[in-house]
Amino acid sequence: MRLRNKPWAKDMINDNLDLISVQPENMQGKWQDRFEKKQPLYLELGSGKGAFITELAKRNPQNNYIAMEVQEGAIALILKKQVENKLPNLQLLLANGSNLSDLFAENEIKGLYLNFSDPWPKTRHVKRRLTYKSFLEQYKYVLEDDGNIEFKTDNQGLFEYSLVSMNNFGMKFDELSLDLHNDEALNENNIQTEYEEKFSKKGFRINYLKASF
Ligand SMILES: C[S@@+](CC[C@H](N)C(=O)[O-])C[C@H]1O[C@@H](n2cnc3c(N)ncnc32)[C@H](O)[C@@H]1O
Repeated sequence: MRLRNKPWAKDMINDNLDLISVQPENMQGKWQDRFEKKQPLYLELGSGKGAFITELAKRNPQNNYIAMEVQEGAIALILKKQVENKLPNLQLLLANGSNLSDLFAENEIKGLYLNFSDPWPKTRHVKRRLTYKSFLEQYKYVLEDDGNIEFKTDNQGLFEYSLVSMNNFGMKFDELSLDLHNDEALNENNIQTEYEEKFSKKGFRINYLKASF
């Protein structure tokens, strides 16, 4: 994603602090207070421009959602969508997801979405993959006992790595597909992300899994 930090993004963020958290250290265990209703809380880590989480929040008013992004430019684009749609069940979070247990309390989240995470193909960067064991430890801590992770990617290498990493961590796989768009049952309610749309148009197969601890 070629978004750099931009002054307009800063202004937009500062004008909408009711919709976005930028100093979230003190929010642990209090995320429900940011929403109109207390209801199951789902997090997307690395939301990009936010097409997926915005549509998910629209379709599921019975749940609360947080779109998390580390890039200011990206979060401002999600914010634009949120300002247009005014979804009471969607909040934004500008932060790095590497230490989720500093941002969320134990069992605070019902489900986590990892969509088209950066593949970090070089071996020396393996610890940055969002399915590396230190990330899985954090997810286990913040997710409810019956919570789960949904993961989508076009990147075969990252998918295989993630299967092994999750399996080694003792996770259970509830759903698995090497070609999500051609799996009628799984694809029926699938919401495409920006990257998903781009890569599936190029003919890449989309890998999908749903796993729990
Ligand atoms: C390849 S893009 C995919 C965007 C979107 N999920 C999609 O499928 O269209 C990955 C996104 O994850 C964000 N990201 C990567 N590592 C992150 C981290 N540790 N914390 C928060 N966001 C992160 C990046 O800034 C980028 O916007």
